Amino acid sequence: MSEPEKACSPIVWCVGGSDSSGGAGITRDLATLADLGVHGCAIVTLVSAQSHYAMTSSKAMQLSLINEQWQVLAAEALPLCIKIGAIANDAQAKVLSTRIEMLSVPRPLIVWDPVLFSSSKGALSNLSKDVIKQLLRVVDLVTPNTHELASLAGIFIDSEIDNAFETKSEIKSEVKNNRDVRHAAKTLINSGAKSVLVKGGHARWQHNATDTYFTDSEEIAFSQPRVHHSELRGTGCMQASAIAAFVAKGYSIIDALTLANAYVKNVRDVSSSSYSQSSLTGSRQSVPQVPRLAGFPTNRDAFPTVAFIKSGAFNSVDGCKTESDVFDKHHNERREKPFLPLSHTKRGIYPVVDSADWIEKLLPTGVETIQLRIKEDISPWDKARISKEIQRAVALTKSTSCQLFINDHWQLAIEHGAYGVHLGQEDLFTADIDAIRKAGLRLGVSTHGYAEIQRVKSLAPSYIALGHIFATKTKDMPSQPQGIDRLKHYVDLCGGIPTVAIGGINKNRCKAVADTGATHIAVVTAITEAPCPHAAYHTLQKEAGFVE
Ligand SMILES: Cc1ncc(COP(=O)(O)OP(=O)(O)O)c(N)n1
Ligand SMILES: Cc1nc(C(=O)O)sc1CCOP(=O)(O)O
Ligand SMILES: [Mg+2]
Repeated sequence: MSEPEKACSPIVWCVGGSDSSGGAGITRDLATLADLGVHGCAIVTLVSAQSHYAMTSSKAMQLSLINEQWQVLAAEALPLCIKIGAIANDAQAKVLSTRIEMLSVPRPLIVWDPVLFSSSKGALSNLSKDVIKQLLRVVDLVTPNTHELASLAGIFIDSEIDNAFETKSEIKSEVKNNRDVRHAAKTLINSGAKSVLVKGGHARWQHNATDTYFTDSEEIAFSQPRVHHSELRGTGCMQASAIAAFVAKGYSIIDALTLANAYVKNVRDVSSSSYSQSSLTGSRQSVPQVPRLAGFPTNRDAFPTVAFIKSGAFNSVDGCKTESDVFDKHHNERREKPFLPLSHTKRGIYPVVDSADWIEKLLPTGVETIQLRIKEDISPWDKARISKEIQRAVALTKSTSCQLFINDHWQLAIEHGAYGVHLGQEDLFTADIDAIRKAGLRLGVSTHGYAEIQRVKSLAPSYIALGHIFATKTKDMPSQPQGIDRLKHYVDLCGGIPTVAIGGINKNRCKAVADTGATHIAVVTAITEAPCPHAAYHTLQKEAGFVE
């Protein structure tokens, strides 16, 4: 499948050092951006002489040249994202911090991959704790591996260290397990970093390789099976550049993190297959692993498992000492016990209505799936009235073949024996998912992009809702409309799980939506505001191609 939004070519600036081998640094950044259809501009901070095995020297660019590179680019066009890699010294870091602070709003998103040492062994950067603190506060996302995290957090934790550091060991704090990761990342956040992505490649204590994203209110884990014996250099540069590329292409930050994780997995896979081929012809040692391009990730198996962690959750799960124990426990349980599948496999229009009266009105159309969505913030419902309404809706559909989903009120849905429950992302923190499954109800869950889809797939629900496809007036949405191209990718990502497209869909749009392969099309106003709801239902079924 082709990449969505091919037409636009957004701009990302890369600030960093050149690596003569092309394995890492700004060469890798620009290759990654080009691979993802983004135009990369370069602000070179240092030139290093390195191969796959060694770095023999590294020379910092003069400040005047850093300034001039920035100015000449800024005079032409500001980027949507800036990716920063190696910074040679304090003076350069101060110039960059000041330049970032002077950017006008809306500012580009700034990603800092804090490269302190080259993967071909040697110091690239010699920054004092004060400039590191300053940088951490002006960038939007910092992407350390666990060694770099220890170094950065050590600056804030160990007040004994006063001098600029020269070697790793002088600034190291302990990061030996997931608790340490969390503590160190929270230290950075409490000290002014806006968000931190801790990469798990070096976290050998983790069974999977888990990258964890921290903000002051969120904690999200992205897990992939661990790759042992990888010789590939520059994966940190690729990942940070890919994050910048996806944000520049209009993806939310958590979707950019999901896509970048999948991208690096694909680069690893294609590069390692070329590695094993070349290793057939010579000694393994003498053939450096050359990174290959992988393009926009579309293959399902490249995507990480995503877990959203509610603050403090890991303290309350029996036998779990770390967050990753929780993820493993959570995911393994869910994977083993999928929800019951939908009874009807036929594709169809799925009306979402706010009363049992509406259900009664629509049942004669032969509708096969319907949802009762009562929102207390829209109309004055109390719990007793909601309970009665759900009971009546269940009674109306009981002797029909119509599959009734209850939105939000999962306890009442269980109590009254509804066919299924529909939950939103926030509900997943509070609803008792096991109780819903054990009661034999089906489960549908809303999603709004790659990260949420990957989160929900682990629950093995009866369907995954994909929204909002077009602008909708029915609900205030915090996210952007997804559009048809992304919907196609999402349907594919869901694999065999049935999908429900929702948001702004009407008779003129339902053919394009159906053509993506979405199993069902959910609508509110296209039916409830139609002069004749019955006729509207049949027209939608027909336009979508669900009936002749
Ligand atoms: C089929 C379908 N898809 C999405 C939604 C939205 O559910 P949710 O995110 O729980 O938001 P509210 O509907 O509760 O506002 C839905 N109801 N149905
Ligand atoms: C209830 C709802 N949930 C959405 C989501 O994207 O999760 S969009 C939506 C409203 C759909 O109404 P209409 O068909 O009138 O646009
Ligand atoms: Mg809901």
